[in-house]
Amino acid sequence: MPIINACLGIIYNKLENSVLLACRPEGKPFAGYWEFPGGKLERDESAFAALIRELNEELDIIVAIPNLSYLDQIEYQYPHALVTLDIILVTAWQNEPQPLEGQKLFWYQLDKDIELEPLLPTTAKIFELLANYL
Ligand SMILES: Nc1nc2c([nH]c(=O)n2[C@@H]2O[C@H](COP(=O)(O)OP(=O)(O)OP(=O)(O)O)[C@@H](O)[C@H]2O)c(=O)[nH]1
Repeated sequence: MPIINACLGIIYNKLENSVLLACRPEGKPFAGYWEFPGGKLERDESAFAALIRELNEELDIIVAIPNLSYLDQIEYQYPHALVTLDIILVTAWQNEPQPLEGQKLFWYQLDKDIELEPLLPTTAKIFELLANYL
């Protein structure tokens, strides 16, 4: 069973108490599902380096290491692979996030009970985990 190492960013707007979610675009597996922005680690790439690269490629934002905090790692068994996900909190960034890959973006307010569906299975799991950190 292949193992995929990926990272994702919890892009947190403290004033609004919201986090940025992206909807996976057409053509990708799980198209239409809401996820946290991020992607796969390249060979020999650290989780922070991968996240900085992915956020720039997907959202046109620039993040610096002092504004990143490593929160946790979760594993999820998909039918095709075991995915490990490094979860990284992003507390500051430059530029307004842009949907560079045609994905929909949504600032999800943590204290409002908005139904956003469908979620990747890991997104629901990560929301539970965030209650410990935010
Ligand atoms: N970005 C992101 N990926 C997630 C989340 N949850 C989750 O299981 N994944 C998985 O982590 C992996 C990262 O996927 P990706 O397709 O976004 O990565 P990528 O941009 O490198 O994909 P690409 O190979 O199509 O360019 C996928 O297997 C994806 O299903 C999440 O919340 N955000």
